[in-house]
Amino acid sequence: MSVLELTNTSRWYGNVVAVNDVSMQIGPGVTGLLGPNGAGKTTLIAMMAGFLAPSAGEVQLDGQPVWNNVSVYRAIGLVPEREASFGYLTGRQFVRANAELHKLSAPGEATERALGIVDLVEPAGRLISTYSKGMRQRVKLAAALVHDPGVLLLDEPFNGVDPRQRMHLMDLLTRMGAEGRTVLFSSHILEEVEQIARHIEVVVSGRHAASGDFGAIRRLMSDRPNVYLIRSSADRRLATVLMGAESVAGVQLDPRGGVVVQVTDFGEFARALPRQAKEHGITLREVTPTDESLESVFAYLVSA
Ligand SMILES: Nc1ncnc2c1ncn2[C@@H]1O[C@H](COP(=O)(O)OP(=O)(O)OP(=O)(O)O)[C@@H](O)[C@H]1O
Repeated sequence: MSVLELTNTSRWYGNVVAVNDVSMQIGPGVTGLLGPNGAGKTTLIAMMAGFLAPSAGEVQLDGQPVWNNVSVYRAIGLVPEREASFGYLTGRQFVRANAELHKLSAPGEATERALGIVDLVEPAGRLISTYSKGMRQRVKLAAALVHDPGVLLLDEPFNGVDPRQRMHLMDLLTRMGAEGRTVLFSSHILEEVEQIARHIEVVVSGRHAASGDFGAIRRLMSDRPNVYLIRSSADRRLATVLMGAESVAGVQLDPRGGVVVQVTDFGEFARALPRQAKEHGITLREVTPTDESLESVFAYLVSA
């Protein structure tokens, strides 16, 4: 059982603070590292993998510092976001090269075992340059698994991968977690993280913004005030009606037409809106969220 522990970890590049005083513990099972682009996920993963020294604080695996510690590297497998520039190698050669880098006693066997796990035995003799995006992710995963590490770190593994291959990869990660490995993958998509992560860590602007199971994170995100634009057959009358609703914090008429409503309790609002519109003989034409971008959701989490 492997536990990664970050204690007041920071990393800066010149004046840019990429990771700011982050403390968290990652245990066995699948954890999702969720955050918008530029949040510091790649930097965090590089520090967890021992590829990058923290500027302050520490990253430990089972009580041992990760940085500059060869014995700890043996327990960690990393699937980087960047495409391996080894298109001229076959899948088998690429995985085998990693087995040899780890100085495994039976590199051939380890290579076949890892290719088997990711279901790439049959195309392993082909050049990586002929692989689909999903296959390239899987061959990187095989290379990261070749030394049978207890910890597996993956940076945006589902980016650009088609839905069928994504399911396949998700099943693989779920299996790795169920086997007792400590699996952490980064993503900027909540729905993706929810599907397989037992636990979610949220980072925004280099800071640790939230932590919990997907129910807790989902609640945090949906409890925030939401803004909707509503178009109806009688906007002014609708605005007056909504002013009295308990789930509404503010109402404004949009000069371009429609009513802009600030909602505090979405569930209650969703029940009240059609009922009240009907009571007052108003036809609803459109209800659109206006600030549903992930950036605004994350910004809310940070200020919470
Ligand atoms: N080598 C570097 N030199 C200078 N700044 C860097 C370097 N690497 C990352 N940064 C900056 O650090 C911040 C965090 O970057 P990082 O790549 O860790 O975020 P991320 O969450 O992985 O984002 P993305 O998903 O876009 O890769 C960004 O502002 C980025 O521009």
